Amino acid sequence: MSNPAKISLRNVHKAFGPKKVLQGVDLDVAPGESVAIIGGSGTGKSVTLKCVLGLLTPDQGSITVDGIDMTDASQAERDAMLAKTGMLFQGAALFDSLSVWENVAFGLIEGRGMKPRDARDVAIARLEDVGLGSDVANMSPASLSGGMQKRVGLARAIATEPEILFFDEPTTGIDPIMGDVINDLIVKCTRELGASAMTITHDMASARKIADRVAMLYQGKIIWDGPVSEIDTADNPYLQQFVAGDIEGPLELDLKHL
Ligand SMILES: Nc1ncnc2c1ncn2[C@@H]1O[C@H](COP(=O)(O)OP(=O)(O)OP(=O)(O)O)[C@@H](O)[C@H]1O
Repeated sequence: MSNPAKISLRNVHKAFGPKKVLQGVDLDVAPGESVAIIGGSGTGKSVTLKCVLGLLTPDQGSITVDGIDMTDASQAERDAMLAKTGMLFQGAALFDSLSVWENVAFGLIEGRGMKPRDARDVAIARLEDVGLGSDVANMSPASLSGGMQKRVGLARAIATEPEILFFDEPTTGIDPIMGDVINDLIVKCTRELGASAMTITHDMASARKIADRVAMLYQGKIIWDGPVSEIDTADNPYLQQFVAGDIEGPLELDLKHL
């Protein structure tokens, strides 16, 4: 391959006891590409992301980042991968014991050894990038609205100028208008960094906006993978049911396991 994938999953399997969640996931994210993994509740989107982040170990298969297999990487290789990674967590996951700017600057001070005064300036610039003024810098995250917390989480994710960004359900828990603001900011920040991005979401509006390419996870496999421009016309009944949000169709809802 002339342009090797930034992130590559090959035949990834993960089970919990008898429950086979991932059953041979294959997926590539090219350098500078934004890929959204879509799928219903309980299909294994979070498990996939956790495997890539090294929080779960796959039972089988490989996950390479910049050509290094993370499934048998050394701690130093894992740390190097995380150092070039930014992550926006589902609930923003800010530290309430730290101020907003300290949250944004955390990776710069703890990871990069930047002096707090310099890191504060960078944090305030990143807050501006996501539309927040310096007036919020000294506030506690707990005093901010959900949408503002997401934006602080995004400012933190981009603070170290990572090569790879992970977005975990970025629009969950906020209203659709703020969700759209977050989507626009994600696109802007990812493009400005030239980062590769992997987003897990069940929000099609978000996937349409954020992603260059969409991969649909169902019954442990990627059952469709293609450009976002093709999701409405692709000849795949599972994808079409999910995109339309129809109750009737080939997708089976296993309510016992959701
Ligand atoms: N640590 C674990 N132990 C046992 N089962 C788990 C564990 N983590 C996930 N699962 C199971 O794996 C399945 C997939 O879960 P996962 O959280 O990846 O789904 P998801 O696609 O992210 O769903 P949602 O959109 O609802 O967050 C679920 O049935 C879940 O209960």
